Amino acid sequence: MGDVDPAFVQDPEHRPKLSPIQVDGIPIVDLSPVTNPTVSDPSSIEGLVKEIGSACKEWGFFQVINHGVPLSLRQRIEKASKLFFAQTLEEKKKVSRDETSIIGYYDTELTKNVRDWKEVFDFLAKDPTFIPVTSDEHDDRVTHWINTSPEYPSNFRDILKEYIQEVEKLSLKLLELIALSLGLEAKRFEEFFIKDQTSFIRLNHYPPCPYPHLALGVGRHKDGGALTVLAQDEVGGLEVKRKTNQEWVGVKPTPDAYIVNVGDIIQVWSNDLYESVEHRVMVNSEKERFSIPFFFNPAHDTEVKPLEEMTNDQNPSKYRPYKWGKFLVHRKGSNFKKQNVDNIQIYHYNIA
Ligand SMILES: O=C(O)CCC(=O)C(=O)O
Ligand SMILES: [Fe+2]
Repeated sequence: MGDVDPAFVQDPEHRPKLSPIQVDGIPIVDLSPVTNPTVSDPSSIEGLVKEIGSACKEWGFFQVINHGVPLSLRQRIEKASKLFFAQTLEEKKKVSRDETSIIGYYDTELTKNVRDWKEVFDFLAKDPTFIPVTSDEHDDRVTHWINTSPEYPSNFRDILKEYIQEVEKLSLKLLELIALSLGLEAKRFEEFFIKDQTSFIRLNHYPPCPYPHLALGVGRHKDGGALTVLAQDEVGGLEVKRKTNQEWVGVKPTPDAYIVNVGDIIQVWSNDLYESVEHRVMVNSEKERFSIPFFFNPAHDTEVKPLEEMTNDQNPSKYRPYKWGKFLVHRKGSNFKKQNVDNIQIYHYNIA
């Protein structure tokens, strides 16, 4: 990525501290009660639901262990990701994303109009994935996105598909536990994902950066979807804005764990009971870092609004409904081109 380009330089107030506070505070939740039948009894599930509810309220982030995704599969996708990114730029650009076909390789993402120090490969859970043509709410046309077919490594697509299947299973389980923690039926959210979904997996590669005090791997942001399930490697760099004091804290890598965070859609569904928390990624002058988030997103025509069960006369709905697909198309467009206005955010739908 060469010399520092002003496009990568964060405004002074958003630059990272080089020795961030590392905390153990982000809860580690053991999913054995739902993944291992021998420890599954009603009281252990009840305890698990409580733990997840508190983590969602206090942090918006938690880590899970004994999650059911086979370690060997995770190792295979990590290896495939390294092989893919180790290719020449010319090879990687053969599966580039562009303004119309939004899925594939790219190294020019902007977060809040500042360029991220990373390269990325996106792959859809459903191929094709149906999506509105434009973010204009009066435009009813629907198109679809499809996956690219990288030639190398040779079994890349199969590994991606197999991995997505497992992490999607985990995401559905997590969503059930989150529903229970909100006092809802376990399957309350399923309808938004079953028919169609717009979920995708992202392989992130953060090369070593000579200016880690100026740039970020991913600038501060909130995830727009329902839930993110992230595998990070042993290097570390993910920082979360702690709700209690608004301080940036590092998420210490836990081997084989997944980091789960509540996205904007759960914030809206829960009428702000669970908040989508800001996070960012620091880069490192010596080590490269890899991570693999799975963005679990509903069907494009899902109307996102606070659930009836979560609102009443004392706690009226805080958001106007919006169509998820329109929101996603808007986001994708503004992450690609530099614009003078801020990216779309859920607060734009706040009821004053
Ligand atoms: O790489 C990471 O640890 C997190 C990446 C992230 O937040 C994102 O891609 O939305
Ligand atoms: Fe994120």
